Amino acid sequence: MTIHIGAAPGDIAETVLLPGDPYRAKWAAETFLSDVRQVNAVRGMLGFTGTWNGHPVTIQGSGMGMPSLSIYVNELIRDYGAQTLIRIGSCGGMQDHVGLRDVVLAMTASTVTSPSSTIFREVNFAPGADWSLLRAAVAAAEAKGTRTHVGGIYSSDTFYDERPDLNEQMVRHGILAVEMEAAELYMLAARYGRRALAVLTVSDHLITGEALASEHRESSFGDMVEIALNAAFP
Ligand SMILES: Nc1nc2c(nc(Br)n2[C@@H]2O[C@H](CO)[C@@H](O)[C@H]2O)c(=O)[nH]1
Repeated sequence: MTIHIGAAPGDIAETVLLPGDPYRAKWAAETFLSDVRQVNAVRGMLGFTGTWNGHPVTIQGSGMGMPSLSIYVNELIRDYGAQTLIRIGSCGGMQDHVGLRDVVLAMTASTVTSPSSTIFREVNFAPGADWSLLRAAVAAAEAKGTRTHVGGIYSSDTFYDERPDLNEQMVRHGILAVEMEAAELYMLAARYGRRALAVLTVSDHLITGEALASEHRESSFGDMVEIALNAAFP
């Protein structure tokens, strides 16, 4: 076990799905995995391991924000040997053509800062998705007929934004959506030579002000989990 994850060695699969919300980890594990067992409850950040189509899979909550995700992903990689890490989460749409319940596959993830900024200092590192995962996720989304967008997203440090000018620049440069975790996931995967991807469902919209009704959140979240699993095991 580690400081923040109580799982025993061998309890964590090489493939890990990372929702921000631990209760979504529980729901996704119980909905999609077989032989599910809870492997973490430290600080209530639930994690579960089971199998999908015979493949071992762990679904571990990451918390909200890059600092929280950074803690879990560091320990999953360094202490448990995670090889493929896929964020499954929600995001806010930032383009007119990106609608509620659409799926966004993050090819890149821009930030103002990140927990890795201290390493990069003046370098503008470009956090990008693993190509094999991205390609498989596009194929899975197309096979499902899910409205999907592939492009850059913005990993913000704040939910209650005080910088409307930032959003304006992100929209101007074609950023599809905003969330708060993917960039650090991509930077850690690059640092440790692992595969990472963020598969996101649009649950609110910064331009229209719309938000997904709670009854639609679960079904759209399910499509995203299926796409992530099919991307991990094409
Ligand atoms: N900053 C930001 N984060 C968002 C937004 N919509 C969603 Br869903 N999120 C994500 O949802 C959580 C905040 O509700 C964070 O973990 C973000 O990744 C949004 O409009 N803005």
